[in-house]
Amino acid sequence: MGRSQPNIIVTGTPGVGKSSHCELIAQTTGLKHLSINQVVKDKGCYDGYDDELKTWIVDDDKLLDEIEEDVMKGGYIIDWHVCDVFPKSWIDLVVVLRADSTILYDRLKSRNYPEEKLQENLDAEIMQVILEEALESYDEEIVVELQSDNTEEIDSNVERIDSWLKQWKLDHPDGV
Ligand SMILES: Nc1ncnc2c1ncn2[C@@H]1O[C@H](COP(=O)(O)OP(=O)(O)OP(=O)(O)O)[C@@H](O)[C@H]1O
Repeated sequence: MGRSQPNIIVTGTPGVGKSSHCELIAQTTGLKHLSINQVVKDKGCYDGYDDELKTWIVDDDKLLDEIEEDVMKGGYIIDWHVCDVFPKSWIDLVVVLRADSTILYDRLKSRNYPEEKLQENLDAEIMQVILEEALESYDEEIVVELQSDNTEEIDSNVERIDSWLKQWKLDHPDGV
């Protein structure tokens, strides 16, 4: 079965603004926001809970089984801090959001993250772990790095993604 609409991953370190972007992208484009954290919780796609890091230990196979039928139809914005588990054939664009480390620190601090988790996430952002994962997992041409330090950047990023989507539709009148 082909897709008449593309699938987009919006990824990045926790707190970079994935949900904020996805909500606005969904409103602007009509694509559907798929919050993977929500799916994991609602459908029980986990092996347990890491008490120290206060996070679910996700069962990737179960997660992929759960979303495959929908995502294969196209038109999804996949919102998750992990990007390297989705098959290449599902994905048309990977947006890696980035944030300045002092700004990210303040965002995570205001969420009352435990110090260890906060530091781990800040290190990951500084070391651009998720960008590297995206570049290792998908063709370089479909990976886009966008800055998310302020609300003006959210607006311009969403505009850019909307333009990309319009072009994708022109380039693929019969889908993929
Ligand atoms: N570009 C931005 N400008 C201003 N505030 C932002 C921006 N991006 C995120 N924020 C704020 O930072 C907080 C975290 O944003 P958001 O929940 O969208 O991040 P996230 O990447 O989805 O996080 P998580 O991976 O933990 O779900 C929110 O309070 C949001 O309003």
